[in-house]
Parts: sequence; C-alpha cells; structure tokens
Amino acid sequence: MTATTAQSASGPATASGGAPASAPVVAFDKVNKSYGSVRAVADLDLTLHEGETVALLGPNGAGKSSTLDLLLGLRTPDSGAVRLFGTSPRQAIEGGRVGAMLQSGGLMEDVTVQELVRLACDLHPRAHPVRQVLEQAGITEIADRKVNKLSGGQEQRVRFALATAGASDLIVLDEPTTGMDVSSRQTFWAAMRAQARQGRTILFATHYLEEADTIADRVIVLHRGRVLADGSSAEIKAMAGARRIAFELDEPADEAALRALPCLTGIEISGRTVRMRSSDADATVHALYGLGVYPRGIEVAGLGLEQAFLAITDAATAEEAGR
Ligand SMILES: Nc1ncnc2c1ncn2[C@@H]1O[C@H](COP(=O)(O)OP(=O)(O)OP(=O)(O)O)[C@@H](O)[C@H]1O
Repeated sequence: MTATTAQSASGPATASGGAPASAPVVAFDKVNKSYGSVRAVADLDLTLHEGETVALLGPNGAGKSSTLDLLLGLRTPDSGAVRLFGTSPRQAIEGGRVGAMLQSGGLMEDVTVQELVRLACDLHPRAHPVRQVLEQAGITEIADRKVNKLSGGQEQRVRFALATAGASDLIVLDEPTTGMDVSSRQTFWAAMRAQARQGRTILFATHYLEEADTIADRVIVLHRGRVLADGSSAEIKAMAGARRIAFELDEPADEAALRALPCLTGIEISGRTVRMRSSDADATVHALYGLGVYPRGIEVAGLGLEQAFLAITDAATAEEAGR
C-alpha cells in the first residue's frame, strides 16, 4: 500500500486519470475528520481491494457517512490521505470509476425518471444504455413518472440506477435499502450481486446486519471513527469471542448463583428460562452442573452477527467509560 500511495502522489499515471493497476481500490491513510469538537473519523486506515463486497457497520454516529463522504471527496480530511485507484477521489470520479448512492442527496424533481437516468448516462464516461440501467434497477415501469411523485422505496431504486449508470469499478452505497420493502430489497441485492459478479468493488454502509451477513464478503465495524473489527462475517462472530447458552430449569432459578458463574459476559433470566453469553462456554456449563441444577434443552451456539456486533461495540463503549 505504501508503494502505490507514494507513486500516485505525483498525479495521474495514465491519460484516463488512472493509476498503476496494482493500486488498491480505496486507501485511507491515517485519515482524521472532526466537526468542531466531534471527532467523526479518527486515524482511519482502510484498504479495499478489487472485487470485494464490503459492509460498513457501526452504531449511530460511528462515522460511516463521514467515511463515505471523505471517500467520495465530498469532504476533505483534516489530515491524512484518501486515494481511490491511486488517484484523488475527484480524479477517480471524473474518470467514471465510481458510482455512488448516498443517503439523502435530493433528486432533481421536475423531470421524469427516464430523463434523470438519461442525464446520469450522458454524464458518465463509460455509460450503459439507458434502457439497460432502468431495467437493472427495476424501474422500467415507472420510467415516465415524475421524480417528485415517487415513493421513498422507488426513489431509492432511482438512486441505485444513477449509481449504476455506467461501468464504474467501485460502487459506494450509504444505507441503500432504507425505505425499501422486502421484495424491493431482494431485487436490489440481486442487482448488486450481479454487479459484484462483474468484478466491481462494492462498499455499503448498513444498519441491517443480516444484509451484511449474507451479502458482504468482508465486514468492517466502525466505532467513534475507528475500525473496531475487520474480517469476514464468520471472523467477526469469532472475534466477539462469545457463545450463547440457553436452557430451562425445573425450578425457578437461583439468580445470584447463576450470575456468579464463571466467564459470563451477559445473562437474562425469565422465570425458568435462562439465556447467557459466555467467553468460555465449556467453563460456564461445567460450573452450571456443579450448582446441582438440572438444565433442560441446553443449547450452546455461536453468536449471530448482530449479537457479535453488539458484544464488540458494547465492550468498546465499556472500555472507554472505564478509562
Ligand atoms: N455536518 C456535521 N456537523 C457536525 N457534526 C457532524 C456533521 N456530520 C456528522 N457529524 C457528527 O459526526 C459523527 C459521525 O457522524 P456520521 O454521520 O458520519 O455517522 P454514521 O455512522 O453515518 O451515523 P448514522 O448511522 O446515524 O447515519 C456524529 O457524532 C455526528 O453527529
């Protein structure tokens, strides 16, 4: 990464504003961004490679949108450098290498869907035919409708069409499925998968953890502008280093004894039903039997991505509070 960053600092290496083929798709090098006293992005290092589908997760205010804005050159870092394909975000965008779908960003209102998509195609150096863009985004049927008459979910599809108007190498999506119903979401992700199969790099911020789990081959968890975890969904679950234990007791639980079990990182007792989170399920279950109780239907399982996400971000919050 250091080599390509140094190389690209001297400017575009090809006529199209490109850079050496070896440059990472995205490279954040110690990037900082604050708004007044709020540090939105803190010493962020991030490298994305060609063909990856990456989910950006994080609680509200973690810095996801700020990171995407910096990536797209919509905001300037206070310090550090952002490079796309070894060039500046602006060069990459002007070269048609990036398609983006942002959270808000008003759409032109007094035009039809088709007119708006045609405009995006006209502006893209490597545009697809308008009909194909409409079709891929599932908006052929509403092509003649005025943009200001669309529902929230339809607007999102139009934004998706604008992001995929041409053969961009990187597609950036900020919470793309917000406002979409279940079937629109499925259609949307099917279209996104088709883009990924064509070798495009996809980066999307989301609050829907099941989307990250099923769509992304890499998950990055942000917290207070820093990367807390970075790996495959399975690796993130393992990183949380915890297992779920659930069982029923014959008699109402002795809460104090259960809460004192070793390696517990969380416990929920509801009558005779007990659910726990443990950093060492073997040790916890062994000690549980030592209490002389008879747990029925005992289940030990790994955490889902959502629970792993909560475990990781809760632990970071607790650590910060304890400092
Ligand atoms: N224009 C701004 N002015 C002041 N503070 C801002 C601005 N934009 C973002 N922030 C603050 O920066 C931090 C990061 O915000 P950001 O929108 O990047 O987070 P996010 O992870 O996208 O959040 P969400 O999931 O809620 O969309 C938050 O504390 C937010 O309040």
